[in-house]
Amino acid sequence: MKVGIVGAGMVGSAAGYALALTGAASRIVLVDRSEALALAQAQDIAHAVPFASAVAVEAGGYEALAGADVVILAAGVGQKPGESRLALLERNAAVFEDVIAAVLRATPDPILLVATNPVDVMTHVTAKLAGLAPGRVFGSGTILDTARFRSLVAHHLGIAPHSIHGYVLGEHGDSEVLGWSGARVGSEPLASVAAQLGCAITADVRARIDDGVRRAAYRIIEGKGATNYGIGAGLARIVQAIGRDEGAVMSLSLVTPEVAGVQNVALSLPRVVGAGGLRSTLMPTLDADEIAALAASARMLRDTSDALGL
Ligand SMILES: NC(=O)C1=CN([C@@H]2O[C@H](COP(=O)(O)OP(=O)(O)OC[C@H]3O[C@@H](n4cnc5c(N)ncnc54)[C@H](O)[C@@H]3O)[C@@H](O)[C@H]2O)C=CC1
Ligand SMILES: CC(=O)C(=O)O
Repeated sequence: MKVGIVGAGMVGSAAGYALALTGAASRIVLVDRSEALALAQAQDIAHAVPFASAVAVEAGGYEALAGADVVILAAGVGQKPGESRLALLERNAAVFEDVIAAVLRATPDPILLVATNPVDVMTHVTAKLAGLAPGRVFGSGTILDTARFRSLVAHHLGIAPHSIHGYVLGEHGDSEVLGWSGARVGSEPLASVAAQLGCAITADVRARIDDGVRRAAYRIIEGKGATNYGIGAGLARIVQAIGRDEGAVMSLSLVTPEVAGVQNVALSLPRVVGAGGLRSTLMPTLDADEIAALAASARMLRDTSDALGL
C-alpha cells in the first residue's frame, strides 16, 4: 500500500518511522513545504528499513503522491507550551486550503487521515474541502487519548493495556469524555476486576487517571516541545487496519450526522476501520454523566465549526 504523509515534522516523521517498522505500508512518500526537511526525514527513515520490513521511503513534491491509497495529513503548526489545540484552528485551516487541493490533484480518491490539530474541526474542514465519499475522510481523533486511558488503567491494575477495553470519546482535546462506565478488562466490567484485584477505582484514582489522559499533551509539550511517538504509532496502526481490511474498532473522528442531540459534528466514537476507510460507528452505552459530557463536547465542536461556516 502506498501511503503519503504531508507534513514531515515531528508527527509526520514519527508516523513514517512507525509505518516502516511495522511494514503497514509498502511505499511511503513524505511531502513538506520544506523539501530539505522531507528529504532528510525520508533518508533517515529509509536507514531503518534494513532492520525492519521491505518498504520504499522517498520524499517529493505533491506529484509524488500519485496513486497513494492513504494520505496522512500532519502539516501545520503544533501547540506551544500551555496553548490549547483549538487555538491552532485558524492557522491550520488556512494551511489546509492549499494542501487538500494539491493532494487531490495528485491522487483523486485517496483515504485522507487527518492528524493536524484541532483534529476534529480539521477533519470537518478536510471533509468539506475534499468532497470525498463519507468514511474516506477521518481524523485520528481520540485514538491517542484512548491509548493513554488504557495505559493508565492498565498500570493501576497491573494488567496489559491490550486487555483493557474502553474508549475516550468526543473531542480530541479538553472536553473529551473518558468512557468509564463501559470499560472492561478482558470480558469483565472494570469495577468488578478492580475489586477482585484489590485495586478499586476510587474517586481519587479516577481523577488522577482522568487528569493523566486529559493533560498528557500539555505535560509532554512542556517537557519536549511536541508529542510524536504515541500518535505516530497510532497513525501506523490505523493504516495497518485499512491495508489488511481488518474491521478493527478504534475511536476515530468523523463528521457524524447526529451525536447526543447535536447535528453534523466531527468527533470520536468507536468506528469500524477497513479497506474503504470507516465503514460503521458503534454507539457506546454510556451513563447519564457521560452522555451529558459527550453532548457538551459535541456542542462545543459544533459551535466552533459554525464559526468557520462548516
Ligand atoms: N492528532 C493528534 O493526536 C496529534 C496531533 N498533533 C498535531 O499535528 C500537527 C503537526 O505537529 P508536529 O509534527 O509536531 O509539527 P511540526 O512543526 O514538527 O511539523 C509540521 C510540519 O508541517 C509543515 N507544513 C506547514 N505548512 C505546510 C504546508 N502548507 N504544506 C506542507 N507542509 C507544511 C512544516 O514545514 C512542518 O515540517 C500539529 O497540528 C499538532 O498539533 C500533534 C500530536 C498529536
Ligand atoms: C498534541 C496532541 O494533540 C496530543 O498529544 O494529544
